[in-house]
Amino acid sequence: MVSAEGLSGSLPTAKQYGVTKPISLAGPTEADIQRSAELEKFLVNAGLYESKEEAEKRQEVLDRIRVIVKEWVKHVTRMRGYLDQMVEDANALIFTFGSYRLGVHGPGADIDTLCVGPTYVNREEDFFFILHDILAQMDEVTELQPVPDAHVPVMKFKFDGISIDLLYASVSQMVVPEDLDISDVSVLYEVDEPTVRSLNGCRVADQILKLVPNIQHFRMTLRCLKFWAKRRGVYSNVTGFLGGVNWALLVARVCQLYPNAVPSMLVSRFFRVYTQWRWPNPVMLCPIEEDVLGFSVWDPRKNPRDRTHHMPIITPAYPCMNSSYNVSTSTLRVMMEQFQYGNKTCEVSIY
Ligand SMILES: Nc1ncnc2c1ncn2[C@@H]1O[C@H](COP(=O)(O)OP(=O)(O)OP(=O)(O)O)[C@@H](O)[C@H]1O
Ligand SMILES: [Mg+2]
Repeated sequence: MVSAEGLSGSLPTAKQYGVTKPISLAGPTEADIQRSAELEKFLVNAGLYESKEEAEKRQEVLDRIRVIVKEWVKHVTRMRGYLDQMVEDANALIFTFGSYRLGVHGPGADIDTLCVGPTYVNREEDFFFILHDILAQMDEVTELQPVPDAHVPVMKFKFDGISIDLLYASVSQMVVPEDLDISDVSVLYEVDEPTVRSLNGCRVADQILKLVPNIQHFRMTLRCLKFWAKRRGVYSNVTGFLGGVNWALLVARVCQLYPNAVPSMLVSRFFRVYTQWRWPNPVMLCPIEEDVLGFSVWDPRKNPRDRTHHMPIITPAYPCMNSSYNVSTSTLRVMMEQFQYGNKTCEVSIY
């Protein structure tokens, strides 16, 4: 079993995380620590953690894909007639995002990946034709499915049986440095909207991990809430409920409000906070950064459409967006009922 999220004995923290002061700085009692250990056991027994072998396999697959995209970019560089030195320097990087990056994926989950390449390697032909054809010829690659017209263009495939969603972003640099920081807003200079959207998943995941007080506690709480949401029928991106990133943001905010709490406490605080939340007040992990590069940022004062959102859950990386624009009055009502049900269940089990 891959080491499940343990309960680190971190010191109480007084730093402010997020846009308000914490609700409580209380740390766990002995009983809370005990309950968290039981919760972890429960999640392990429910089969939510992948095996060590599967984790290693994912690493190997990612390493293979790293090599493939580097060779692809070199190939395109040569084709474009650049000098040998340029071919040698030519580079592409692979980043992960989604549940794998956050460290909350289960066995069999897909890996959401982003390939970042230089300015002269484009998505339309180089990614969706040349790289596509390279992948199509590989024995390890099956179920290859390009989706170039999606809101976020993606190439879907299985590599050695592991599902991969591969996005592509061409940044405005001739050579992609090995240590490129995609959290820095400068990666968004002179790129188009689909590229911003492609970079967004990784930028959001990076920010979430930076903005929570304790990553291990965040992970275990999120695993638990995702499991709960699936059981209660409110886990879905497409049907107007919430998907992985939305649940991650909701849990992250609760972690900020209770920076010293352990997962068993965070689960019950989650239900308490969202039972009382006055939607459409937005859930945010950090202040919304003003528009610096001309991309549309969520702002109900300026954009009439943003005023129609029922359950705004704002992504923490520029350009900040509402990740849950799909929620309707009826799906919100169903989720509120479920939060109340969760809240009652926690209250009964504690007292
Ligand atoms: N509505 C959205 N708004 C912003 N980003 C989104 C949205 N939907 C998906 N994404 C991005 O795509 C990533 C992958 O989405 P996906 O649906 O695979 O969720 P996930 O977090 O990986 O959870 P899981 O795969 O376990 O259901 C998200 O983490 C997020 O970065
Ligand atoms: Mg995913």
